[in-house]
Amino acid sequence: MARQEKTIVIAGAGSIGCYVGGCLALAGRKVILLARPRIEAAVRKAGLRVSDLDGRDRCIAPGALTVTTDPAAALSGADIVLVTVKSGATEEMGALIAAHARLDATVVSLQNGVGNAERLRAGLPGRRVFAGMVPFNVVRSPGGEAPLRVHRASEGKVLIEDGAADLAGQLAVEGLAVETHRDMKSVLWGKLLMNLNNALVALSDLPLATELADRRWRLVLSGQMEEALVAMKASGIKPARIAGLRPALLPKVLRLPDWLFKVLARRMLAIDPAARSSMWDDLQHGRPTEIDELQGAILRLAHKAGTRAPLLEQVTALVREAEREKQGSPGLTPDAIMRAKAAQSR
Ligand SMILES: NC(=O)C1=CN([C@@H]2O[C@H](COP(=O)(O)OP(=O)(O)OC[C@H]3O[C@@H](n4cnc5c(N)ncnc54)[C@H](OP(=O)(O)O)[C@@H]3O)[C@@H](O)[C@H]2O)C=CC1
Ligand SMILES: CC(C)(CO)C(=O)C(=O)O
Repeated sequence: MARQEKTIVIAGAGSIGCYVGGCLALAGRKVILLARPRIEAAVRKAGLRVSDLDGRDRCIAPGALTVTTDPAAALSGADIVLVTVKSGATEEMGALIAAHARLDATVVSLQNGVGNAERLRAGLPGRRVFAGMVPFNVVRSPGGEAPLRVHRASEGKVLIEDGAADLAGQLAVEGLAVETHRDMKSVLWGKLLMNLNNALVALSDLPLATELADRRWRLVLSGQMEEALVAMKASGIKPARIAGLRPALLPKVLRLPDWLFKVLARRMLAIDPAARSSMWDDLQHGRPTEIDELQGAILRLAHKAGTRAPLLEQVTALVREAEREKQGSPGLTPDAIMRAKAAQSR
C-alpha cells in the first residue's frame, strides 16, 4: 500500500535539523525547515548540500526545499515535528508548537540530554511527544560556503521511542537510519555518557578523532564516566550500550594504551577528521552551551544520590568560564583540567 504523504517540519534547522531534513527531502518526503534568517537566506539562495563519511554527496536545489522563519507557516500543516533546537530553546519551541501545530501532530525530540522530551510534554499536554536520540555528529560548513553543507561525520542509527505507528518508517531514508526502541530512558542516559566528551572537545579545541586518540584526554573522559556510572547505579539507572561497548566497560577501555584502544574501539574512532562536538560549536559562536543538560544532569543525580563527582564539577566550571568569556574554545590541555581539579579538591 502506498505510504500517505506526511508533512515533516524541522523545528530549528541547524546542523542536525538541516542534515535530517536534507536526507528526508532527498528521499522525496515533504519537508519544511523552520530556521533562523541566516539559514533561511542561505538555503533560499543556493540550496543545501548533504554529505556523509560513506561518500554520499548530494545537492538540493534552492526551491526544492521549503524553508521559512515563520513558525505559523511552518507548523500549521505539520504531521510530524522534529525538534532539533539546542536544549535551552526547548520550552520556546514547545510553545510555538502548542500555538501553531495541529493537536494530532506527532512531536519527536532529536536532542541530546535526558529531559527534553519531558520538557516538551510538559508544554504540550494531550499531544503525542516521543523521545529520540541522534548518535552521529554533523559538521556544518562555515557561513559563506554555498550551498550550505551539512556533513554526517560519524555512523549510527537514530533511535526513537516505540509507540507511534510507522513513525520510524516515515523517517528512515538513505543517509538516515532510524529504528524504534522500547527503553528510551536507558538510551538517553547511555548517550549522555558519550556526551560527557562534548565538553572536553569544546575545552580542548581539538577535533574529536584527535582528542579521542590521545590517552591523556581519554583519562579525563574515563574519570567523568566513572563518576557518572556511580551516580547512575546509585539512582537505579541502567544506561544502554551506544558505542558498541557495554557502559561499565567504557572507562576501562578508554584507559587502555593508544595502540590497543585503536584496535578495540574502532567504532568510536570512525569519525571524520573535521568533526568536533555541538558544544564546541556553541563556544565558538558565543552561544550558551548544553552543559547544564549534560554534565549538569549527572551532577544533579550525584547530589541526590549522595555520590561524589569532583571531575564533572571541574569540567562544568571550566565550560561555564569559557561561556562567560565568549572567546571560543580556551584550548586547554588535559593536564590543565586535572590540575584545576586537584587544586579544587585541596
Ligand atoms: N551537532 C551535532 O553533531 C549533534 C547535535 N545533537 C543534539 O541535537 C540538538 C541540536 O543540535 P545542533 O543541530 O547542533 O544545534 P544548532 O544550534 O546547529 O541548531 C539549532 C538551530 O535552531 C535554531 N532555532 C532556535 N530556536 C528557533 C526558533 N524559534 N525558530 C527557528 N530556529 C530556531 C537555532 O538558531 P539560534 O542559534 O539563532 O538560536 C539553530 O540555528 C542538540 O540538543 C544537540 O546536542 C546530537 C547529536 C549530534
Ligand atoms: C559528538 C556527538 C555525536 C557525541 O558526543 C554529539 O552528540 C554532539 O556533537 O553533540
